[in-house]
Amino acid sequence: MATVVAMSSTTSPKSSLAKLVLCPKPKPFKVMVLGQSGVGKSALVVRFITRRFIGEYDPNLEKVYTFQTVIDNEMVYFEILDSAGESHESEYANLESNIRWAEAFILMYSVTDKCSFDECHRLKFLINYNKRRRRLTAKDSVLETPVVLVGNKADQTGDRMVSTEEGQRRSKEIGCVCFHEISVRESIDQVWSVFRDARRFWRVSNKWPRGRTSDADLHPAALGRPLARAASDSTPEPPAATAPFCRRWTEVDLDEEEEVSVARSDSTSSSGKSEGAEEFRARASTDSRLPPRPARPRHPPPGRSHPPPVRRMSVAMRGNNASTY
Ligand SMILES: Nc1nc2c(ncn2[C@@H]2O[C@H](COP(=O)(O)OP(=O)(O)OP(=O)(O)O)[C@@H](O)[C@H]2O)c(=O)[nH]1
Repeated sequence: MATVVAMSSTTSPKSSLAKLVLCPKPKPFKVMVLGQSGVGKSALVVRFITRRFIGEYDPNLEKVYTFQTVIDNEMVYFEILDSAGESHESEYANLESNIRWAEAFILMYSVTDKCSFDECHRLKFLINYNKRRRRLTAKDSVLETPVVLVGNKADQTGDRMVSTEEGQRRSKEIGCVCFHEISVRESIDQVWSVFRDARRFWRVSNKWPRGRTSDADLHPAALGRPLARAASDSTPEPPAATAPFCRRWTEVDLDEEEEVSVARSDSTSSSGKSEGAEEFRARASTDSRLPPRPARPRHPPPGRSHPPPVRRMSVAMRGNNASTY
């Protein structure tokens, strides 16, 4: 798809035509925000775009917002679908087609509402189902779809029904790329970090499809590092979140936590030799890189004791060119 962006104002139409400049239309990054009614989806999207917290929204309104900003020194053209809850069958079909449209998901619940937390299970299943079906047919079949799990309304401490640990665990169980616990009302930084992670994980999975990842891109420290802003960024990227209830976990964080706890609880290697956590980590972790394979000579070195492998002829070969064997 291309858009005409400039045309020379001089001379004949023919020469003007020759000077048409065709520029590719920027590819939008399509994000869908999903979750039960009332969890704060509209509040999240509007806060991201306008930086304001607006209390009440039309619950039936399903809207696509477009917004462009700089993330990791790259201009990103967001198309954000703020979905409405589905109650009829037609709305259910609509939800499925919306899921197929999106490239990344923000799956949201409220920490004050256990039902909304349980609903995430069903919605993640729907995402998996629709994206898997697409993967079988589409050209970009190897691309993965990141889903960020978000527990909202962390400011309502007195009404909390879902603990942070439950959120963390659920994120891992249902296969989300990372987990955030936020308050849309209290912190714009936390809202930003949700969208930033959606973009980053999408970029990683598109760059290194099917688990080929680089530690520079996936390591939580790298994901959370402060970034230089481009001069063209009209909407300044806020600094990293510092509010007390802002927490973010990635699969990598959790794996690392487990790895450390395994190393602490059982620091004896299979050889029976005791080792410290550092040694264990060095031995157990590949840091996303496989150790080099031992060199295997193409031709056996002189004086090799093993007999050469026996070549077997198939029955079909016997009749044709058995003489060559
Ligand atoms: N205390 C608190 N309230 C919030 C927060 N985020 C949203 N709300 C409130 O939660 C209510 C629902 O927010 P919405 O953004 O309309 O929720 P929604 O998920 O879009 O709901 P539907 O449009 O019905 O799907 C509103 O009264 C918001 O003011 C938050 O972080 N803290």
